[in-house]
Amino acid sequence: MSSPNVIVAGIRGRMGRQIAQLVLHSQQLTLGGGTVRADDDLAGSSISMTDADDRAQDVPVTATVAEFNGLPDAVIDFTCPDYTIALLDDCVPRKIAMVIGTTGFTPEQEDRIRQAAEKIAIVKAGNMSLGINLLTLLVEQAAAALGPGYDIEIHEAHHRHKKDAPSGTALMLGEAAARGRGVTLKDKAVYAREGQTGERPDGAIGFSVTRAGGIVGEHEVLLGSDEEVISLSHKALDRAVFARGAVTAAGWIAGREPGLYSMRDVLGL
Ligand SMILES: NC(=O)C1=CN([C@@H]2O[C@H](COP(=O)(O)OP(=O)(O)OC[C@H]3O[C@@H](n4cnc5c(N)ncnc54)[C@H](OP(=O)(O)O)[C@@H]3O)[C@@H](O)[C@H]2O)C=CC1
Ligand SMILES: O=C(O)C1=N[C@H](C(=O)O)C[C@H](O)C1
Repeated sequence: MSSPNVIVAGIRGRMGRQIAQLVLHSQQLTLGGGTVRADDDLAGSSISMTDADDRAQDVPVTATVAEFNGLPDAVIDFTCPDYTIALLDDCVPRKIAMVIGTTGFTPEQEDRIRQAAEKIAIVKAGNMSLGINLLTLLVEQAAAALGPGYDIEIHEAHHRHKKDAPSGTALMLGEAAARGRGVTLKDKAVYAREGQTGERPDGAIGFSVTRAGGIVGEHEVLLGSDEEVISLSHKALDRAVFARGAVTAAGWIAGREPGLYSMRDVLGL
């Protein structure tokens, strides 16, 4: 396949901007353009970006994927849940692969994504960094080895603009801990505590959340007994770590068979 053509959804967003820049600088991918809201002044025009040779490039911007001349091979989506679901309606009939980094989906929206993945190839991960995807393996292993006598608590901290909680990453870590224990996260998760909560239920997987300033993304999984506490943690220092993962995933997914893939599939972990 020639260099896959990629559209970046939400190209003006914190992640969209970084991803578009990386795709433009990539030797393996071509940047076909980006999308913005229909009422955005940029819809139907272009933005100027610099390529790897420091030359200015006009990157086309539209409100929908369907408006681009020539269909892309993949769409990278870091936007918001409703828009991701709208993108599926554009991508499924056109057989365009997707990389979904957006977080905060409802169970019904998760079902829609699973159904779409029967028709197109989708990589979906609440965190695209190598470090977090490795951490999910370690958490699964620790939860399995330590057993239910160790209480599991997951804490996450993010910037003040984040709209969903707990983070997609915290949920991935919770799923990993539940897998390690052989239980279902839905049955064990405790997402909020206030007032007369009673004692901690046996086997609970607890979540807590901080929102402050410009924190890029911090996650910690505690496994605690009466005698010791083990802490497994990750701190993202720069959004580039997520953008790099997304761009790797786009190169990997283009031309693949339909299916719902994870970053562990992409990274071979
Ligand atoms: N999986 C991972 O590794 C990571 C995932 N994320 C997730 O990615 C998502 C985006 O994060 P971030 O970049 O910080 O958020 P931003 O708010 O900076 O960017 C979101 C972009 O999506 C656009 N958008 C939202 N709704 C629509 C719509 N209906 N039509 C067109 N464009 C739309 C926004 O446009 P407008 O500004 O006009 O609203 C904005 O440009 C979040 O869900 C976040 O949790 C973030 C980092 C890493
Ligand atoms: O919104 C963010 O910024 C991030 N969102 C992802 C999440 O919900 O886990 C990943 C990362 O931590 C940054």
